[in-house]
Amino acid sequence: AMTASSGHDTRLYARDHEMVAILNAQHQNPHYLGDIELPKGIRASTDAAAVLDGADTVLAVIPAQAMRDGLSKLKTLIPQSAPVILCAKGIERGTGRLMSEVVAEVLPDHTIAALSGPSFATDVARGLPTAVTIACADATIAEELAAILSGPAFRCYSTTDLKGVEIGGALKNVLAIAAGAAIGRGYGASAQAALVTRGFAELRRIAQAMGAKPETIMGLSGLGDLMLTCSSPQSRNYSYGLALGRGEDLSNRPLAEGVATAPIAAELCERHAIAAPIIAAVAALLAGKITINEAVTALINRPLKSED
Ligand SMILES: NC(=O)c1ccc[n+]([C@@H]2O[C@H](COP(=O)([O-])OP(=O)(O)OC[C@H]3O[C@@H](n4cnc5c(N)ncnc54)[C@H](O)[C@@H]3O)[C@@H](O)[C@H]2O)c1
Ligand SMILES: O=P(O)(O)OC[C@H](O)CO
Repeated sequence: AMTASSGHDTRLYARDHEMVAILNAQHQNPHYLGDIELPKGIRASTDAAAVLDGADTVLAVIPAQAMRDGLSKLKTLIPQSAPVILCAKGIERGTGRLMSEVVAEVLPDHTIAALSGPSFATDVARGLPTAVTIACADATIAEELAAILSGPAFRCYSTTDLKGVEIGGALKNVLAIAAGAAIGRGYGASAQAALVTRGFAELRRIAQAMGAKPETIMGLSGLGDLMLTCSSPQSRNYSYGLALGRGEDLSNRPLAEGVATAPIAAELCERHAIAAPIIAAVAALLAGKITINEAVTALINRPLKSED
């Protein structure tokens, strides 16, 4: 929707024939975006070759755990000259790879960029004001992509800190589960603020250890997306946490990337001796190893320390 609103010829590849037919005929995507009117310029197809033929830029909007498989199937169809913009927020289970690292393995000769920041799909599709960050190691390409993607209500900042942008996007989902679980369990807004703030300290620590820039973590793709995702039931990760906290059935829920990212993020922190007790608690909670009450009690009773 954002590229079409900015006047670009926008083609969408999807596997679901019914969704493609409805999108082309009614300019809506009822299953994901309700009755929002999408720009008429979007043309959808189940024919990946036709969609990707001659594409200048490719946006990869596949869940993080399916990114390797999804792009592997399409890799011979993606034009060599087209930068691939990753929109997924997560760390690959099993390998611990960031999405850019996954894609560097699948498409080693392509320019890779990552688009992240506080942006609910429904808000963007409605044309509500949104600001995000695009990262690419090549500063000129990052600026060009920011210009291409920006539109009347969509403002895109650029950075060369690909890792920083990806780490913020992946970990805010894990922390949103913690925030939602605390609210769902009835711990209240003060506990929620404490979890988000101390979760942000963990994010800063991890980012520093991975060589990301502090400004990126303080920016839209870090703090910005953390604030959004940890405070709104519109977030699937926050709502997953809410449901967990309330003891509701967790099957058949929409995608919550933090569920898959939490255990691998916790494992990476442990391996690199980075203190991340909230991320570890989310992983343990999701694995059924502890209850929310036990997690909160353990967090609040950790040895006292300086606030760093
Ligand atoms: N929805 C949002 O508000 C939003 C905003 C910013 C970023 N993101 C990120 O974008 C990524 C995707 O999220 P989403 O909201 O589109 O998820 P979604 O579950 O709504 O949709 C994902 C789509 O990918 C398709 N898909 C799954 N596996 C595939 C494969 N192997 N090949 C091709 N297609 C495949 C699914 O059929 C589905 O249509 C996530 O990492 C999410 O964090 C989402
Ligand atoms: O619904 P969520 O939790 O996947 O969040 C969507 C976006 O990442 C918000 O920026």
